[in-house]
Amino acid sequence: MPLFLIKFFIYSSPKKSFLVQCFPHKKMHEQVLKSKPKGVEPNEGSASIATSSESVVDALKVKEWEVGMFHNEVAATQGIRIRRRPPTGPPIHYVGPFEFRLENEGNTPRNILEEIIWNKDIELKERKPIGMIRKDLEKAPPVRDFIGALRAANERTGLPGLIAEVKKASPSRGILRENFDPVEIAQSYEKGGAACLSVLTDEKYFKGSFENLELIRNSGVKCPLLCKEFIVDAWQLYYARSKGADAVLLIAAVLPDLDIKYMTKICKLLGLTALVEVHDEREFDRVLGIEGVELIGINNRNLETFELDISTTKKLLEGERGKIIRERNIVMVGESGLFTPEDIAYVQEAGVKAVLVGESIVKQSDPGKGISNLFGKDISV
Ligand SMILES: O=P(O)(O)OC[C@@H](O)[C@@H](O)c1c[nH]c2ccccc12
Repeated sequence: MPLFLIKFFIYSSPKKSFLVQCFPHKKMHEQVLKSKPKGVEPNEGSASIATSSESVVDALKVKEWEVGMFHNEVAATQGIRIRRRPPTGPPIHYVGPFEFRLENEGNTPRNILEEIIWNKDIELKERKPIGMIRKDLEKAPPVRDFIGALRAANERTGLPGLIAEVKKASPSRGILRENFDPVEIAQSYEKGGAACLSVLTDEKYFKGSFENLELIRNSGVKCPLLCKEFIVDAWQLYYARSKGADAVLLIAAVLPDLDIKYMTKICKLLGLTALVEVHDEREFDRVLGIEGVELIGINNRNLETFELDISTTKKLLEGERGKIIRERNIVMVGESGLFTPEDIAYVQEAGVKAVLVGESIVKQSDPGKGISNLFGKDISV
């Protein structure tokens, strides 16, 4: 069907208001992007949200939403087990004159990742209006080249570029470091040869904060910064950039394809790098089906069960998938559970050009020296 007919079909649909409800952010982004944040040059060709044949496919997907598929149903068709928080309480049952609700019936998170996501939905209710963020965006420091820094480090050392994580705690490991000074740790990482830093901003489960991100950005540290947050709404992308982030994490176990597609486009408009995280073949294939993804992380930790297995990185990069990665020149990141030079060599052999490491280095009294221990040599020179 010709493009203009499809467009007409959607825009003239009587269910248009439903479409607007599903994509309320679409209008918002157009408004926010009318004023270009300082220091951000939108990539060529990305100024309009969708282009030619791609927009036909997108339009059809939007139509799919429009005819009544809701988030959790769409997500489930893509193998996503993480549901979004139900807006109302549990369903009501009626027996004769009585009505009752059962606990644990769609209203209780099934695992830790789902719990974190539901909590994020609640936190986001308190968010600043987007108009206020527009002003902060204008004041935000210029974006730094996250992928460029990883590639340069890889070429310089012959080892994977390091994204060193400023991480105080995690639900699986508890408190990792008691005397936690985020700026001191960041400076020590940079001195020790980290190419980029990852800063956890989730407060409730990881004891991180956006304040830490801002403090590090204003401390003189030069490394590009990844905002390590659970992103469920495009609003968070603007917020992360306004706080000085150069990159954000998009988790494929949480976000359906259309969200990843849309969010990566907004990232490009804001100058942010999207690190798209996968942890199994299905997620990897979904992400490979999305145009414009340049940085993919393989998380060796299953965020639903906390199981850790570094052979996940190897398994996912074998065969056809590894070939596609090389052809497209995508930078792969091995994430989680890396403790020794042997672990680093193992994931490098599997095909990664970068690694994301938290626990093994943040626990050291001198985190910068921890980097030398992790790589088996001083990578700062
Ligand atoms: O501390 P580790 O095992 O070195 O892991 C770091 C990083 O990979 C991990 O924190 C992480 C990877 N993906 C995430 C998503 C959300 C929260 C945390 C993470």
